[in-house]
Amino acid sequence: MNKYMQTFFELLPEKQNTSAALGFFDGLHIGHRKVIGEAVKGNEKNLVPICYTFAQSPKSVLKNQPQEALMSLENKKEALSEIGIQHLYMCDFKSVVDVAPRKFVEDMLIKTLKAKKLCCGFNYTFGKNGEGNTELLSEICKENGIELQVLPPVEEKEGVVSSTLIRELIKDGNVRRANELLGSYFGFGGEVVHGQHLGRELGTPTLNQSLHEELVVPKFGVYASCVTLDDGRKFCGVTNIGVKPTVGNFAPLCETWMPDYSGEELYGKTVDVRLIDFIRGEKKFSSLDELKKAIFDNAKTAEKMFSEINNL
Ligand SMILES: Cc1cc2nc3c(=O)[nH]c(=O)nc-3n(C[C@H](O)[C@H](O)[C@H](O)COP(=O)(O)O)c2cc1C
Ligand SMILES: Nc1ncnc2c1ncn2[C@@H]1O[C@H](COP(=O)(O)OP(=O)(O)O)[C@@H](O)[C@H]1O
Repeated sequence: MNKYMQTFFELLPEKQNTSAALGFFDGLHIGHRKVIGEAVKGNEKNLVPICYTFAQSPKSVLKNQPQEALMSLENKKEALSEIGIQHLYMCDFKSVVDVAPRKFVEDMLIKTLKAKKLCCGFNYTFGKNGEGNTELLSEICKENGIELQVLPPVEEKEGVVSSTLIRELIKDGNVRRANELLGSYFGFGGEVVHGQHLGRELGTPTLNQSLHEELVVPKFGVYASCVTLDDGRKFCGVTNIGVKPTVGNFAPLCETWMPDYSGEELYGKTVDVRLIDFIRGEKKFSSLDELKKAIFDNAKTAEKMFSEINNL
C-alpha cells in the first residue's frame, strides 16, 4: 500500500511535473487499470503520478439520476493508492461542467496540474457538453509538447469491458465474472448493525450490514464471501443479500455468517465483505429448519470456494 497518496477535493497548483490519469474509473476494472498503470509509469521520468477524477459520476450529474456505482469513494481511494497514484484530485464535476474543452486541458491540466504526460481511454471525453475527444486532446498535447497515451479498448468475450457491463453482471448474480473483469473483488465495507437476533438461535449468527445507497445491488441470493474484520483478520463468509422472505418482509440488507468465527460481538465495527461467487437465489422456506439446513449446506459450498481463491 502506498501510504503517501494525498487526496484533494479541488484543483491546486502542483509543484512538480506530473503524469495524469483522466477518467471517472467506476470500479477500477481491468481497462481502467491499464490507464492508471500508464500514468504510474510516469515515475520512470520523474513525473508524479496523479489521477484527475470526480467525486460524483458525470453521467449521474448530467442526467440528474442517482448512480449505481461499483465501488465506494473510499474503496476507490484505497485501490488508486495501491496501484501507485500519489495525488488524487476528486473534484466537483459541477465546477468544470461549463469549461471549454481546450481551456480545461491547457489551464487546468497543463498549467495548474503541471501535466507532462496525459493518459486516458479510447472513449474519453471532456469539457463543456463533453465536446472534447481524444483527437482534440492529441492536437492540444502536440502543440504543448505533452506526451499522450490513449489506451485502446480492452475486449473480452462479452465485448468491450465497461463499468456498465460489470454492473449488469452483478445484477444478474454473476459476480465471479464481474470480479474477473474488475481485476479485484466486488464488495463493500459497512458497519455491523442489529438484526432480529434470530441468527444465533439457528446456530448461524450473522453480521448484518445495510446496503450502500449509491452502490449497485447484486441479485438477491446467497454468495461465498471473504470477510475482513477491522483488525485485519480474514474469514470465509456465506452472505445473503435480500429481504429474508422466510422470516418477514424487510428492507434489502446484507448478512453474513462466518462459520469459523467465534469471537466477540461485532456490532458497531466496520467490516469489509467481498463476494466471491453466487451460490443460489433467495427463497421463501416453509420452515426455519429448512432454512437452517440450507444455510449449513451453503456454508460448505462457500468454504470450498473460499479455499480456491488466493489473492484476497
Ligand atoms: C447463508 C444465508 C442464506 C440465507 N438464505 C435465506 C433465504 O433463502 N431466504 C430467507 O428468507 N432468508 C435467508 N437468510 C436470512 C435468514 O432468514 C436470517 O439470517 C435469519 O432470519 C436471521 O436473521 P437475523 O440476523 O435478523 O437474526 C439467509 C441467511 C444466510 C446467512
Ligand atoms: N460466526 C459468526 N458470524 C457472524 N457473526 C457472528 C459470528 N459469531 C458471533 N457473531 C456476532 O453475532 C451477531 C449476530 O447475531 P444474530 O443473532 O444473527 O443477530 P443479528 O440479528 O443482530 O444479526 C453479529 O453481529 C456478531 O457480532
